[in-house]
Amino acid sequence: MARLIDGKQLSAQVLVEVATEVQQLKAEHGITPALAVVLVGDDPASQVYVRNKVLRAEEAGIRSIEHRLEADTDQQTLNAVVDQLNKDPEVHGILVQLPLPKQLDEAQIIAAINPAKDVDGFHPLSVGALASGQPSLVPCTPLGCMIMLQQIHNDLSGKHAVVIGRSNIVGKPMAALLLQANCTVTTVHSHTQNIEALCRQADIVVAAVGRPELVKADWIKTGATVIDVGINAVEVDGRRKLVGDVDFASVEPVAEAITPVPGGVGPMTIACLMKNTLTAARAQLASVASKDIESNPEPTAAVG
Ligand SMILES: Nc1nc2c(c(=O)[nH]1)N[C@@H](CN(C=O)c1ccc(C(=O)N[C@@H](CCC(=O)O)C(=O)O)cc1)CN2
Repeated sequence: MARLIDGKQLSAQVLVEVATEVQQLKAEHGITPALAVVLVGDDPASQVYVRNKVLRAEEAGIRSIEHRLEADTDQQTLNAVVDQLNKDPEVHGILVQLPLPKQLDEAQIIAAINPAKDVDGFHPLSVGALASGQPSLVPCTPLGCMIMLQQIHNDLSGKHAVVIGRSNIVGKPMAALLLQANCTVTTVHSHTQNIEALCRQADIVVAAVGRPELVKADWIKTGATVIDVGINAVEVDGRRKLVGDVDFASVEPVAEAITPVPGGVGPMTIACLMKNTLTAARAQLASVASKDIESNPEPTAAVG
């Protein structure tokens, strides 16, 4: 039987660590990290995710600010909200919940977020920093997947990882993080031939394609680690059920370790958002401190 990588339990651990460090930041610097969440429209799944983000922020001692906008909001109005949050020194993290209603330009709004506050790690500067190995805010889902992989592998060097899917939110940053961890990375997508054969070579499979139970047992090498990012609602016997991109029942006996859906990568995404908000708050504090030193240097002691 495969080892189950329990995202509920692991995310609770991450949140406790974040909460402890948030308390330290408050005690030492009088700063409460603050996260602004912008939700446009009434997509039911997005409403659940945003509610959970606000709840987890509360648990971690992070102040949350919610902006809920009508589904017919125009680009200018959304830009104005982001602009105001960019300028507010008491807001450390900004996220615009995706997907946005179709009249809005997602890429434009992501690029409008101050990169220092880009806790989703989607801004082009954050993407470039990750790709070139510079310190950056890393997208929450891939960051969560890396923490899960570290539960199983002390060292990922030399492992062959296959990432199924090439989205900006998961597939591309996941491949970049695995490469940074010295994996040999193959990204497969809708134009790739022989996906099954490529997956069968993998020590690590990350499925992030949004196709219910696509990955079957005969795609998986015995002893591989399988990370399932998919969250797909399907109907079974007239009842709604959530399944991943991996056919859990058939893959679980073949894999060495596997994440469940629900209760796997999803909760890690939200815990990593809190981690990123703390990271952003710290970086902003350090940047203010270094500007203070530049504008008001200590007098140099007289020599001789
Ligand atoms: N601005 C962003 N938008 C979106 C992101 C993101 O990281 N930033 N990711 C997804 C949605 N998402 C977070 O926003 C997210 C999805 C799922 C879960 C989760 O915990 N899922 C549960 C099941 C929940 C359910 O019952 O429906 C699980 O897997 O156990 C958390 C966050 C797209 N948009």
